[in-house]
Order: sequence, then structure tokens, then C-alpha cells
Amino acid sequence: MSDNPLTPLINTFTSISRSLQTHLSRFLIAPDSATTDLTVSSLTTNPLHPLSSVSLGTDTPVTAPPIKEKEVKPLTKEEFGRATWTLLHTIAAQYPDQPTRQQRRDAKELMAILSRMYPCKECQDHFKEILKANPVQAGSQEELSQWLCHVHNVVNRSLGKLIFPCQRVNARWGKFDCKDRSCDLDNTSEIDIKL
Ligand SMILES: Cc1cc2nc3c(=O)[nH]c(=O)nc-3n(C[C@H](O)[C@H](O)[C@H](O)COP(=O)(O)OP(=O)(O)OC[C@H]3O[C@@H](n4cnc5c(N)ncnc54)[C@H](O)[C@@H]3O)c2cc1C
Repeated sequence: MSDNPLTPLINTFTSISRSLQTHLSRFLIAPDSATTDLTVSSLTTNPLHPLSSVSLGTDTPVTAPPIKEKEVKPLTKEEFGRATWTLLHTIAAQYPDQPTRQQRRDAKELMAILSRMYPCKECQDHFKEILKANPVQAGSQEELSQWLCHVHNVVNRSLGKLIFPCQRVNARWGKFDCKDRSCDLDNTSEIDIKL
């Protein structure tokens, strides 16, 4: 028998601590098993995973559809090129007839950024050369669209593609048919977004 007056207290604490350890160990995941357990398929098939279903506040949970391999295939260089030209020609078609100084700066910046961030080294280098030889013309909608058509044709020529007739550029990439002129950029206010 111990003479220490704190012995009952220490024994109680030790017993609680052991009991907690036993219970908590059931919830802990061993570090080397974590990677195999947390695959995408287990997120969607494991009914206990918090992301496996989303409750909409009713009794019926909505199960996430399984991710098919076909859907996550990355874009090809050609698909990305088409998407980028679509973006650029569409922007040029909506560009105002009388752009503000900020809008003219933005058009030039957009092309400069593209020549640095376009995710294809060969295309970046080529586009940098094209921009040097053909500085961005962004004084009006007509000017920007025609300039873009011209530089697109420079790329087309280097790839052995057909030359697009630039007098038809507005017919190919026309203005949006937006309700109440809500896409109109002519009255854009000069709000400078600081990054
Ligand atoms: C800035 C930039 C640089 C690129 N550089 C390279 C490169 O160095 N090497 C490479 O392999 N690929 C490059 N690409 C991709 C390449 O230009 C094409 O996008 C890709 O090869 C797919 O071509 P496509 O025939 O489907 O039509 P795209 O050239 O993508 O054109 C899309 C559509 O635009 C229309 N169009 C075509 N020419 C014009 C024009 N002059 N003006 C207006 N509309 C037009 C046509 O309706 C056409 O179907 C570049 C893309 C961009 C955006």
C-alpha cells in the first residue's frame, strides 16, 4: 500500500487515459494506409465518406456521379489553339469603336501576357516574334479585329493553313446578340483593379 495521498487520483487519471487511447485508435488512420484509402473512386463509392453524397436538406441523398476517364482527358494543342483564337476574336468583335486609354492598354497587355503564358513554348516564342514585327493595333474595334486577323494569318501561314479573308472577319466573329445592349463595352467605367 502506497503512502502517497495522490495515488487514487493518479490511478483514476491513468485509467481514463488508457480508455481514451483504446477508443481513439479506432478513428486514427495509419499514415501508410492513407494514400490507398483516399482514391477518387473511394470518394464516390465509400458510403461513409463525407463527399460521397450531398444532402439537400431532404431525406434523399444525391450521390455524385462516378468520374469517367474519358471526361478528364487533357486538351490537345489544336483544341487549345482553337479555343484561344475564339476567345481573342470574340473579344475583338465586342471591343468598342472608341476605346478608353485603359481598354487600349488592356488589349496590348492581353497579347503580351499571352505571349508569356500561352502553354506551348514553340507557340509562345513564335507569338513573341509576331508581336515584335506587328505591334498591337487597338485604336478601335475595326483596328483590333483586322490586326488580330492579320496575326492569326501569320500563324496560319507558318503552319501551312489557309489564309482567312480579313474583310470577312466581322461576319465570322460578330457581336453578341445581348439583351438590352448588356454586353456593350462602350460605356465601361474606368475601374482599375489592383492585384
Ligand atoms: C497566339 C497563338 C499562337 C499559336 N502558335 C502556334 C504555333 O506556333 N504552332 C502550332 O502548332 N500551333 C500554334 N497555335 C495553334 C494554331 O494556331 C491553331 O489554333 C491550331 O492548329 C488549330 O487550328 P485550326 O485549323 O482548327 O483553326 P484555328 O487556326 O484555331 O482557327 C479557328 C477558326 O478561326 C477562323 N480563322 C482562321 N483564321 C482566321 C483569321 N486569320 N482571322 C479570323 N478568323 C480566322 C476559322 O473559322 C477557324 O476555323 C497558336 C495559337 C495561338 C492562339
